[in-house]
Amino acid sequence: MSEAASSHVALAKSTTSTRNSATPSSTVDGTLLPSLAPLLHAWLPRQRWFAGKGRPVTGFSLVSATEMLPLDGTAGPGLLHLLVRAEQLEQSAHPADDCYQLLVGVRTSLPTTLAAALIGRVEHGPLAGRTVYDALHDPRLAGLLLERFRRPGTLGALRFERTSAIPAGLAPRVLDAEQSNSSLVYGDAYILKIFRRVFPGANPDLELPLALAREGCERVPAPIAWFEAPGPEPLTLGVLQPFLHGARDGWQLALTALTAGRDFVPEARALGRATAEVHTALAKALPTPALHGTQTRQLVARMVQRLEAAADAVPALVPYVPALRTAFDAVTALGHRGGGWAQQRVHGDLHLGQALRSPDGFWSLIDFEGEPARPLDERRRPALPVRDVAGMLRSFDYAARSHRPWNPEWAARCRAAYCEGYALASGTDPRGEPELLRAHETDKAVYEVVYEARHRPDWLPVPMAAIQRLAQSAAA
Ligand SMILES: Nc1ncnc2c1ncn2[C@@H]1O[C@H](COP(=O)(O)OP(=O)(O)O)[C@@H](O)[C@H]1O
Ligand SMILES: O=P(O)(O)O[C@H]1O[C@H](CO)[C@@H](O[C@H]2O[C@H](CO)[C@@H](O)[C@H](O)[C@H]2O)[C@H](O)[C@H]1O
Repeated sequence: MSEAASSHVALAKSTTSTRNSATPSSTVDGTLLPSLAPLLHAWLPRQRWFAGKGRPVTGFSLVSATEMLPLDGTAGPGLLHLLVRAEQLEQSAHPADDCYQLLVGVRTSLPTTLAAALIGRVEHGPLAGRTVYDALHDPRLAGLLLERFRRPGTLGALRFERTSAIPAGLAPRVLDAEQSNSSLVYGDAYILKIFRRVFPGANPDLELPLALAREGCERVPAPIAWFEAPGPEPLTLGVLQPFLHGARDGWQLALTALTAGRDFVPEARALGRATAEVHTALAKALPTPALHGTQTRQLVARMVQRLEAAADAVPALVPYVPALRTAFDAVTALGHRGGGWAQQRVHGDLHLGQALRSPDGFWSLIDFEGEPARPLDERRRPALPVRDVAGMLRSFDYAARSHRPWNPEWAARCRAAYCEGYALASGTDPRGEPELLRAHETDKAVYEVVYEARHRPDWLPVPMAAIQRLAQSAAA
C-alpha cells in the first residue's frame, strides 16, 4: 500500500461518525468488518465491477466506514458507506489489495422489491440479525445521496462538493447497463456515477470533464457535483453530471444499423469530428509535452511489456507475439527519423459505448476514466491522440464482427469516415502516419484480449480475429 493510501486509512478510521452525530456511532466499531466479511466474500466477486475475477479473496481490511443514516433501525433503513480493501494473491502486476466502494443498506427484513440487491443476513457483531444489501437499489437511500450533494460539506470520511444548485426530490433509478462502475439516474435530469474500484489521486473521469468544461467544450457533460474521501491524495468516489435524455450510445446505434443493413457513415464521420473537437480542447486546457527519441522508446517498451504480460495471461496470444512486435518496432524506427509528436491528455478508452448521440444527432463523449485495468498514473499520462482514434476504429471492427453475417466492408467504411471527420475538424488525418495508427490499434487489441478473457470469455474471438489480421499484415 502506498504511503499516501495508508495515511488515508489512519485519517478515515478516526472519522467514522457522521456530521450530525455528537459521538462516534457504537455500531461502527472494529467488529463491523469481521461480521460483514463472510457475506462480502460471497457477494463481491459476483459483481460485474469486481476487478479481481478469477483470484480468490483472502481477506478484507477497512479503509473507512461512514454511517450516512443511523444503523440502529430507529429511523427506517440504515445506510453505511464503506471503503474496503479486498486482499487477493498478486497476479501479473494487478494490485493485491484493490479498494472498493460499497454503499450498504441495513434493514431488519428486506422487501421483495429489493431481493436482487441482497448481500446477506449478518450473523454476529453490531448488525447481528439484520439484512444488508446494495443501497443503490433502494430509492429511499439513493435519494439520500442526492440530498448530500444538495447540502455539500463533510460527512464522516466523505466530502461532498458541487458547482451549482441541484433541485430536490428527483426520483432515482439504478442504470441497467453493462458497466465497470454503478450509475444512478435522477429524474432523467442527472446521472451519478459511483466509482467501485477507487484510487488515491485525481480521477481522470472528474479531472478531464472539469478541464473541458472550463475550456467551454460542450462535447462532454460538465460535472455538477462530486464526492471524495479527503486525504493527502483524495479518492474520487462519485461524479454527478447532466443526464443526456433520449441519447443512445454508439454501440447500440451501430448494431441497429448493421441489423437493418444500413451504413453508419454519416454517424461515423460526425463522431470523428466530435473526437477531434474534444482532443483540441484537451490540448488547449492541459500540457502537451513533445514525444522525442527516449520517450518514443519508452512508449514502445510499454507496449511490448503489455504484449508480453498479455501473452502470459492469455496463452492464445503467444504464437502472434513476434509478428505483433514488429508493429511496435516500426514506431521506434519512425522515432529515429524525427519523432517530436505532440502528446496530450486523451480519453484513454474510447469506443462506441463511450459516445452518446442525442436525438438531434449531436455526439457527446463520456467516461474519461481510461482503461480500468491500468494503474492511475499510467491512465493520467499524456499520450498521442491517435490512441483514441485507434480505440474507436477497433470498435467499428468489434461491431461488425459481433454481428452475423460478418460485414467487413461496413467496418472499413465507418473507419474511413471516422478518420475523414477527424481530419476535417483537426487538420490531421490519423491515417497520415500508418505506423503510429497500427501500433496503437495493436496495443488496443492486445488490451481487449485480456479484457475479454477476464470479463467476457465468449467475446474473446472478436479481438483474437483482429490479432490475427494485425499479425498477418505486420508479417506481410
Ligand atoms: N451523461 C449521460 N447521459 C446519459 N447516459 C449516460 C451519461 N453518462 C453515462 N451514461 C450511460 O451510462 C452508461 C455507463 O456510463 P460509463 O461512464 O461508461 O460507466 P462505466 O465506467 O461504469 O462503464 C453509459 O453506457 C451510458 O449508457
Ligand atoms: O466501458 P468500460 O469503461 O467499462 O470499458 C470496458 O468494457 C468495454 C465493453 O463493455 C470494452 O470494450 C470492448 O467491447 C466493446 C463492445 O462491447 C467494443 O465497442 C470496444 O471496442 C471494445 O474495446 C472496453 O475495452 C473495456 O475497457
